[in-house]
Amino acid sequence: MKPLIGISCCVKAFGIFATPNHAASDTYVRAALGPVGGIPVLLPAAGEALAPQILPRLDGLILTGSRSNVCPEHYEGPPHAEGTPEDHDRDATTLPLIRAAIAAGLPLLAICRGFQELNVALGGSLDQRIQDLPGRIDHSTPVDQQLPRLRVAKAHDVRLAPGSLVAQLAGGTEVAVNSLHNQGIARLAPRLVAEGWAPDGTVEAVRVKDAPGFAYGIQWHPEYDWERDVVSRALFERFGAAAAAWAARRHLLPQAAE
Ligand SMILES: N[C@@H](CCC(=O)NCCCC(=O)O)C(=O)O
Repeated sequence: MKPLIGISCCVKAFGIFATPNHAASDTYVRAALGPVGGIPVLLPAAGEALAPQILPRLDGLILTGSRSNVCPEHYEGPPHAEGTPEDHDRDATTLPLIRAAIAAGLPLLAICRGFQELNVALGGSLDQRIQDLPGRIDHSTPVDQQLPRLRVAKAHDVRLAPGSLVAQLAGGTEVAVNSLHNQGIARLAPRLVAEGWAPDGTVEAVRVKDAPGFAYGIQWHPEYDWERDVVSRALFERFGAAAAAWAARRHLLPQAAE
């Protein structure tokens, strides 16, 4: 049995009536079907009631990227600038989902917005426009340049902690990554260990301290280039191996009464 991989959705307006839909990029579905080796299960932004009902049925969880941003109320930050996209329903779903998944030891891979959610869910905070901070580079991809090539282009290097997961996968302590974000980690959550940094010091990779299983977050987007980038592919494969092991255990254990 292939592992079931939960993929977080955003609420997005579609069609002439701007009808709210729960959506995730095809890139995450293809990564789940490809290098992860699982079956993707889209998780609607249905609020905190989702976690206890869905987590026992999953073998891994991917927290996806999004142009929307974690609401500052979740980390006691200042209100966003006018026009900054938010997704309250997603926040209300993913923050408790992350905490429950980590408590259960479910394999978890947090990407970009998901990386930021991981930090906030565990008590950290965010800078809302890092490009405005002294000494920091612009990590964003301007909306008018949403060209596919920018999603796979390498924007900057990431220095990796020796022996860290990505360093093991990269076979060294540096990796080149794409970059599509305005926000970033300000206060690192107590349970997170930073394992990768951009040249301007922006935290780009974290692991969950004392996590019983695979629990990592990255600020970049491996789902865009795993077909060409060996480290991106290896990261999904390592996550997939953890999910497959979880699935094997789950099928061996008697199912809890539902
Ligand atoms: N909104 C946050 C997180 C950025 C993020 O997840 N970007 C992915 C965008 C998807 C795309 O444009 O392909 C931030 O700006 O930091």
